[in-house]
Amino acid sequence: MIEVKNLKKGFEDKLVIKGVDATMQAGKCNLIIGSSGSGKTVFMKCLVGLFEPDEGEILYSGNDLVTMSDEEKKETRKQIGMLFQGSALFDSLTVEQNVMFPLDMFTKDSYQDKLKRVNEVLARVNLKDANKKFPAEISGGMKKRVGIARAIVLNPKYLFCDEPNSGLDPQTSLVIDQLIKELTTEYNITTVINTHDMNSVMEIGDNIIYMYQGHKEWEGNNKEIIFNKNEKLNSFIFASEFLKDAKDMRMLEVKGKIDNDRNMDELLNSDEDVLNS
Ligand SMILES: Nc1ncnc2c1ncn2[C@@H]1O[C@H](COP(=O)(O)OP(=O)(O)OP(=O)(O)O)[C@@H](O)[C@H]1O
Repeated sequence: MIEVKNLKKGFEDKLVIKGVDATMQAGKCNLIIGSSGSGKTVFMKCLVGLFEPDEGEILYSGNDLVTMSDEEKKETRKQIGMLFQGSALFDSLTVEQNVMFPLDMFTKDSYQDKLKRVNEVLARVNLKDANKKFPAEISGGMKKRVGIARAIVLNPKYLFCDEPNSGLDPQTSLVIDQLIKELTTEYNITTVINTHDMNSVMEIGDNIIYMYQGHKEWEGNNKEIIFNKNEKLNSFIFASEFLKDAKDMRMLEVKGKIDNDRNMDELLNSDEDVLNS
């Protein structure tokens, strides 16, 4: 679990994160959403220690990252896995070497032990035959899976994913989302995901934090977001007519109002206030 208390971060005279309180739960996918410039990246960079906050606490299992010693920070960082936007693989290294990299950096294990662990995680992300391939030889979805394998190879307690679906088609995005969700539950990882992908929000959003101009404007899960009454959040997530209709359909479905014999358009356009009845 990561607890964030009154986090503030600014640049020169501009406050970007304006006193955020949030709890990232273990074994859950904690999603950070919000429009461009709302502060998601700065918030995440504070959480992983890439930016030092101006004020506030970031408690990793009760231990404040901001005030801990360099030695404690190093230990905490070892427990953090990162999946970067665009996967960030080393082009000159094979898949196997890319995944082995954190083991080379942080362990003194024998080559055989490291290879065993690499093969375990590659099998876990369904990439059994890709060891000797170079990043240029594999698809975007496979690169993401290599990125995930590398992020979990040290058995992290915390996993940070920056836009894990960027550049992927909707079907591959779904596979990657499900993989992240499964690993999160299986290994009880506190997973924090910065995303613009509404599909991910609905599929894997156990805990969703909506940022608006540096504040936490709303927090809830993927069921609650459908029924939320926050105007700012609704104009953000249901920006298109299509999504608004999809929301109405979903609400009807959840409310058990869908009757196969009734025409959906008729139902949505009728004077009957079905959504609020
Ligand atoms: N290193 C920096 N120096 C100065 N200002 C910065 C720095 N990093 C971010 N900002 C400012 O902080 C604000 C929030 O930026 P941030 O990148 O966190 O937004 P975001 O929500 O992640 O946007 P996007 O969805 O486009 O990635 C922006 O106004 C940005 O210009």
